[in-house]
Amino acid sequence: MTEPRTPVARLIGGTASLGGRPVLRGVDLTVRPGEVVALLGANGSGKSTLVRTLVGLVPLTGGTIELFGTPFARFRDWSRIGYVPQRTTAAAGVPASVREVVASGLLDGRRLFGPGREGRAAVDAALDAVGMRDRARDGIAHLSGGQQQRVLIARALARRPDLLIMDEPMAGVDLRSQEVLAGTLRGQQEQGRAVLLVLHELGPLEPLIDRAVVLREGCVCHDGPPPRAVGQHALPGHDHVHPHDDHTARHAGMGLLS
Ligand SMILES: Nc1ncnc2c1ncn2[C@@H]1O[C@H](COP(=O)(O)OP(=O)(O)OP(=O)(O)O)[C@@H](O)[C@H]1O
Repeated sequence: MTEPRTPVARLIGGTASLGGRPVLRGVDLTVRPGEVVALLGANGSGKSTLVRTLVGLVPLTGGTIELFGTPFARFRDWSRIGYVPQRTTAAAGVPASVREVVASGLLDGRRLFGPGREGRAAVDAALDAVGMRDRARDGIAHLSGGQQQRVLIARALARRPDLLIMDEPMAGVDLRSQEVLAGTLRGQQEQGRAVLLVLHELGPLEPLIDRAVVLREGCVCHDGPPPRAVGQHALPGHDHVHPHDDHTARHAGMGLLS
């Protein structure tokens, strides 16, 4: 077996609480270079909280995080990570153009790459990747929800992240936006970059997913091949998972199956 490369993100024994209530209860998660990992689980199982701990928005109460092999407290290279939060209507009313929103993804805490040529090229490439170049001058508030989502993905892509984290990017987006998203994942994969995706169901992204981690009540209940949802179990919010048949026997005693 080949020596595994340094993980881009590694959480060991992660615990976190919100409002005094434990939400993550000893979570292990590893994402390696070039991997597309789906984080699945029912509403409230802790998926968003987990990715928010990785980008420093929720503090851990226990456990450790390493990013690109560096302990979280010493990690400074945030330009290597792109984060697309769960969609909100927050973009509405923000008086910024599509181009400005995408360019803000190049802010690294100290300086903006732009308005230099390199920065502009990165913004153009990101807008092309999500099919929004022709809307660059429009106000973000004048876009549909799915289009705003594509702009936020472009914002994260502009920094050419080695790890792209997206929280439910498929929620309420149309077919065209789903295709854009699938193309984004493919592009990241081809460049050997990693993606961590919070999803309710794999849906059309299934062929692109290398591994699925399923949370149940703040604990990992599956980490392996993407589970296959069948029939009514494919309905959003259904928290039963069905590993591929060849893994069924192995996991049958682990409380995975409904
Ligand atoms: N700000 C908060 N204060 C207190 N509790 C919170 C807060 N945010 C989330 N929670 C609780 O933490 C738990 C996990 O929430 P989280 O958003 O991580 O779940 P999720 O798996 O992403 O859910 P969903 O699929 O609905 O987005 C839930 O029980 C939720 O009610």
